[in-house]
Amino acid sequence: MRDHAIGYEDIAEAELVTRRGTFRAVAFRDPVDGNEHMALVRGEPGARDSALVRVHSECMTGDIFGATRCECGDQLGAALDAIVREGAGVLVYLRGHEGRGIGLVAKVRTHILQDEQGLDTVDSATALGLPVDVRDYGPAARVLRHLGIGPVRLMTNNPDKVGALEACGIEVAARVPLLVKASDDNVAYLTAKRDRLGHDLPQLDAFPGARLGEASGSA
Ligand SMILES: Nc1nc2c(ncn2[C@@H]2O[C@H](COP(=O)(O)OP(=O)(O)OP(=O)(O)O)[C@@H](O)[C@H]2O)c(=O)[nH]1
Ligand SMILES: [Zn+2]
Repeated sequence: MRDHAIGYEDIAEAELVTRRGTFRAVAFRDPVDGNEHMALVRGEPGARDSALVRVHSECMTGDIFGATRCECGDQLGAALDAIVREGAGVLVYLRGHEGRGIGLVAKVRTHILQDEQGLDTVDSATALGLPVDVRDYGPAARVLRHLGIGPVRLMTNNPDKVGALEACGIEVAARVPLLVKASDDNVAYLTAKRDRLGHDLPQLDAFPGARLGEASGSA
């Protein structure tokens, strides 16, 4: 049994062999939000000066079904590969984050507005009277502390996520880009994230149709 000092009542871990490598899978119910989340741990990341960490928001469509309109599934794989390459790190997979916190049904409703009215990922949420991003990173911060992780090198393209984790008490020593290939399927979504949400996505610079503003209004 591991240290339950921060108050996890439901927590269990086992070795998980995956196609990408072997991890320690730590399943836990967050005591505050009540959701079941998962941390995949490789090696001894707490022993490093800074740990390589991915905090991944659930995206059922992209992560499980391989949807190509977003890049979530590719980022999930790329993050695990990076952790395996480094030999140590943590991926925290957060439930309750679907659609940046608005939920799965609402996210699919935003897809309808994107497909039928050409709204982008920001305006489609707003048009439904919903917030653009209401994700709570508290569960990630709590489990990283539980795992003995200090400063992190955070794999993300979203500068706001760095601030959100720091606001939860996680020291972000560096932001590590997690870039996946742009494609005809995801270029509108990626362009909207760059132009509307401030994500750092330099791979778009070389992609036709992704110049500033050009693809807005189509994902
Ligand atoms: N509301 C809404 N949410 C979406 C849409 N497409 C993907 N998402 C959700 O967006 C979340 C991921 O957020 P992103 O903005 O893609 O990326 P991020 O996590 O902020 O940044 P990275 O760390 O770089 O991945 C997932 O929970 C997805 O379910 C969409 O069209 N509308
Ligand atoms: Zn996605």
